[in-house]
Amino acid sequence: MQNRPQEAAQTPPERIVRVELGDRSYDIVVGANLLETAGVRLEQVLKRKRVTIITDETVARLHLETLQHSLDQSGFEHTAFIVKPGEGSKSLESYGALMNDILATNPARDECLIALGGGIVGDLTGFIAATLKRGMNFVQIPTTLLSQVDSSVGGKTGINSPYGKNLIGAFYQPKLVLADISLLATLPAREIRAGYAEVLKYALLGDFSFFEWLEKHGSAVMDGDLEARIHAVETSVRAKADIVAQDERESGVRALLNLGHTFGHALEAEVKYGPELVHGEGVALGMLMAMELSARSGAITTQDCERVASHYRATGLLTDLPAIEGLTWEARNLLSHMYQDKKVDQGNLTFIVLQAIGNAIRTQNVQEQEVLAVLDHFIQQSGKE
Ligand SMILES: NC(=O)c1ccc[n+]([C@@H]2O[C@H](COP(=O)([O-])OP(=O)(O)OC[C@H]3O[C@@H](n4cnc5c(N)ncnc54)[C@H](O)[C@@H]3O)[C@@H](O)[C@H]2O)c1
Ligand SMILES: O=C(O)C(=O)C[C@@H](O)[C@H](O)[C@H](O)COP(=O)(O)O
Ligand SMILES: [Zn+2]
Repeated sequence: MQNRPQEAAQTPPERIVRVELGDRSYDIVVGANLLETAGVRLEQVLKRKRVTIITDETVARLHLETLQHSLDQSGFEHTAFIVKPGEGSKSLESYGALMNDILATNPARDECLIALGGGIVGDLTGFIAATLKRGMNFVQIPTTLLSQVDSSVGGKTGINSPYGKNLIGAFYQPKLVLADISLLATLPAREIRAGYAEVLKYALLGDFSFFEWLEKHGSAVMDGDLEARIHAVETSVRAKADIVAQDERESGVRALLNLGHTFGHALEAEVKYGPELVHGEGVALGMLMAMELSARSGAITTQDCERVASHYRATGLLTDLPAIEGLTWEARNLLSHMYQDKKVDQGNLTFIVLQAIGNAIRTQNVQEQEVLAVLDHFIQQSGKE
């Protein structure tokens, strides 16, 4: 990017990670206090100075004004639409309502939608951008750790269906991602932990030295150390950008980013995408389950499992299924959700399993009985609390 604004003395230098996708390549900017200068950054990548912001109520209350002020300073005309927080907004209903609300403002095709929020706002806005007028420009300003390290990058956009998670969607890349680490200062600890699960995912699936770094610095990431957070976000998005550049549409290596998700999405479905278990928590538990599955086949050692579980305890990630009023966890119910997953191939479930910490592979060669045994193990272990 050119004309990068001057950085304040105390502000760590920003990092730029490029997602290389030919004429759809784009930058991910990782740094502090980026929202204040969003206007000048957007000017570099957009032709028109009219934008539509989509955000949720919580983020609007905390950060919308800063973005609007920055857009005003750069002479942008802007409109904002605010959805309710939570997976309920990743639905056909809010998608349909927002499409019409935005169309009522008569946007030109080459105007831009801005997703200001977590993964829910990002996935929804991206899907609107992919389909409104057959494709409008879109910029991601992720405001959660999870969305900064994962959902804002790589172009998976979409909404949920009663049949399952992310079943309606499109691959559609943003023009720019602004990952402003300073915005994480207002994020509740529970959401930091949820996002950390996806950070840890990159280490487990492909980067043992990053896992060692997290063992040393994970608590600093949790506790709000700016340099540690920038390093964790930068390392994560570099890993994701590299994978997406090789396999944008998930015909190969990109499937590894689903580590923990076959289990995790089933857990989310079982709580009906309610707030009792958010995506990152499902992924945290799902990765432990995937490790247990890997250990049962002898692919990894129980020492590896214990090393990772000990890192979970050190950083406060979920290790047990939460007790939820009115819900009894049943392995068979979870298994039946898994068969709705879009990665089911000719009736076979797909899992990402580990061969070592930092080395994952995709497999469909898993017996249903093994999956049920892993689920039962976690259900029993959690019931002992
Ligand atoms: N597209 C992808 O590649 C991809 C990758 C991973 C996850 N996802 C999706 O992302 C979603 C989860 O995203 P998420 O974890 O960001 O959840 P989220 O969008 O629900 O945000 C979490 C909560 O934090 C609040 N919040 C957001 N930013 C805040 C801030 N700076 N300060 C205070 N509160 C803030 C939100 O209002 C919300 O209540 C799931 O739907 C998941 O399926 C998509
Ligand atoms: O970007 C990807 O590819 C991922 O798989 C990232 C995941 O963290 C994310 O949750 C994704 O939405 C899950 O994939 P899906 O195809 O099952 O929706
Ligand atoms: Zn995920």
